[in-house]
Amino acid sequence: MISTMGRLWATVRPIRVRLFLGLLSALAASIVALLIPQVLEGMVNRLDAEATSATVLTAGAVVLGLGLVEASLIWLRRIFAVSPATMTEKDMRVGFYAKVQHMPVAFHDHWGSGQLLSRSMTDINLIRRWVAFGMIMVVASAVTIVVGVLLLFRSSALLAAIFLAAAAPVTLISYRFSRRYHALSRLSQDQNGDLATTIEQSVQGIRVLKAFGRGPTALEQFSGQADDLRRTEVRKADAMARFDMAMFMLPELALGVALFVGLHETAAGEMNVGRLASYFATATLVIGPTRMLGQLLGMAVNASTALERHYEVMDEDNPITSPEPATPLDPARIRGEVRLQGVRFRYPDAPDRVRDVVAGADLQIRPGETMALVGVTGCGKSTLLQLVPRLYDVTGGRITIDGIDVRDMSLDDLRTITAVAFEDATLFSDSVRSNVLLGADRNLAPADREELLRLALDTADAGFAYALPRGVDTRIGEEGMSLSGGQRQRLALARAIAARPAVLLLDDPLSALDTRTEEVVTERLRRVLAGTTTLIVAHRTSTVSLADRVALMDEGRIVAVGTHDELLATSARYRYVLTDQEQEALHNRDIAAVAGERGTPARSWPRHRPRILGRQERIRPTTTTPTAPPPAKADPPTARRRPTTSSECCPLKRTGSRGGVRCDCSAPC
Ligand SMILES: Nc1ncnc2c1ncn2[C@@H]1O[C@H](COP(=O)(O)OP(=O)(O)OP(=O)(O)O)[C@@H](O)[C@H]1O
Repeated sequence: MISTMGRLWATVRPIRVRLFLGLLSALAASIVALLIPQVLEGMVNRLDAEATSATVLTAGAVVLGLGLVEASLIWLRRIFAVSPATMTEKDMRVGFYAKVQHMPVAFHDHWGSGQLLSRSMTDINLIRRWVAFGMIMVVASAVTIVVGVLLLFRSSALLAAIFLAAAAPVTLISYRFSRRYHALSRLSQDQNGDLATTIEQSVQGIRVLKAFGRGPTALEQFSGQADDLRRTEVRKADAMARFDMAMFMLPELALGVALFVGLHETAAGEMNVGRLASYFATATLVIGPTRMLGQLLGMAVNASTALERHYEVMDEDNPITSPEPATPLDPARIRGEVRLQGVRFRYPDAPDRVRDVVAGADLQIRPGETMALVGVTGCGKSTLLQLVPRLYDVTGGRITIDGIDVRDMSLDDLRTITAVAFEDATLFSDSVRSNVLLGADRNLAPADREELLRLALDTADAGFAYALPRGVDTRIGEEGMSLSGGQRQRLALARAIAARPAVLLLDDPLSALDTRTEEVVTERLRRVLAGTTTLIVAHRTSTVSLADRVALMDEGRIVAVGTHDELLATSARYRYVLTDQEQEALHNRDIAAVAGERGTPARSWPRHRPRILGRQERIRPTTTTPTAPPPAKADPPTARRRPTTSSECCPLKRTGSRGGVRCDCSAPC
């Protein structure tokens, strides 16, 4: 706790002078408060002998004046401390946000968003309250207690010793309390973060919860978590209540004994009444800070836990940074030749028994070429795509663009020459214009930006944006909720196009589009992509038809490269993968439509395998090619395949074969 507080002292360096002035004000206020009993003592001692109304009035005026001075000093303390503490709070929050922004995707895989939210809001708030109030008051209270006890000794050494006797158990109790409260405080703050994560996930997935009727289950789980937090808070309150009880009881006990002894001494003439009155007035003033020390200790524990949680995030290493020095390059002159050489990758949190997701992939994409990446689900296509802009770093081999290792480029350059559109289209709660032009060149003239926006929206068939209430200036609802899945995906695609990168990375960007829109977008993309090196993860033949060549990925490696027609003719595995993925895409689309996640209407499950068309065929639909033979591999992945009922197999069973392929209705279609 002490070392954590030491780090805080370094963090508040810019406001130390103001804090020091706040501390001086607080100390002065305490000293002024302690002077009041001394005035009281003088007045009481004169009451029987030389008391005049002038003496009483003067003493009253002095006490009133001291009270006013004390109030002013307390006001000054707030003025000096509160405003700079809010500056520290802001700086810490901005620093935290910058850190989280800067961290690689692997960091976000690991940290729950609710944890980050609670650390950036609740924890930093606790730290601010400690800086503005706790830190100053703990010093002021300690000084008040020390000076007060000295004054108690001045009144009566015996009575002061009685008061001090209560201090020994208080110290022991405080120590035990701080240890217990620290553990509970940490637990409660972590549970708060988990609760925030659950709320965030439920809000994000509200449609799925509703569509599958899982609301009550989610509520039950949430209620369990909330109850855990409640129990922790009760344990915290219980610990605090016991501590408070001791902090109230012991000084009161000491005062009770002191009163008994003090009255006895006064009656025996060994102590005058004024001293006794001053003793009790001072003791009352000392008891306040003594009790406050308990609350301050609780506050210190909460703040130190919050600081620990804050520094946990701030101390995380970022392995994906720009090299020093970076290889200089001119993004405008990049040709866009992408090479993967023996690329390997495994997720940092993957268990040892799991093999590398990318296990020695080699691929060359020529400048301006469109390469489709095809493979069974889970074979590592999206992962491979994310290695190019260094969303993750390769764990073996290298990726180059125009011969330069992407790890030798500055991140700014790399992310300027590459752009990504993910299947899961994330939009920000901002205007359509801002969303689409997020990665566009900021130096473009306004007219050129408008033209770029129009081109990008047109290519992605996102003209619907102009028909929104405020056109392209319409603010999209939270997470793009007010748009359909297909509309969101089209805007995300427009955003990638508007970045005008040398290397475009598209992760199945048309998956949420209906067939007609997909055809329109495919056609327009083909024109726009001419000259841009593109790597596109494709699950459907229609998307594959965009590509000049196709790379087939299997078990983390690129096992075949060629044109779509070449692979259809030569690779049984390729034919199998496409057939499998067409089925899967339709299945996923149906589920998504039922759950309301996509913009496409639910359609009935197809009763036969979709035909696989060559690129030529998509242009001239009259030509036909053979349909897919069964998978070449003995053990094709079936994990996410929809189980097939015999009735679904019937159309095939009736004909017995389709395009020369026998249908085995005992196995899933
Ligand atoms: N963030 C992550 N942390 C750990 N493992 C992950 C992570 N993302 C993906 N994986 C795992 O890596 C493997 C490859 O995933 P990836 O998303 O790259 O496959 P894919 O070929 O794109 O699949 P799909 O076609 O279904 O999109 C999967 O086994 C997946 O479980």
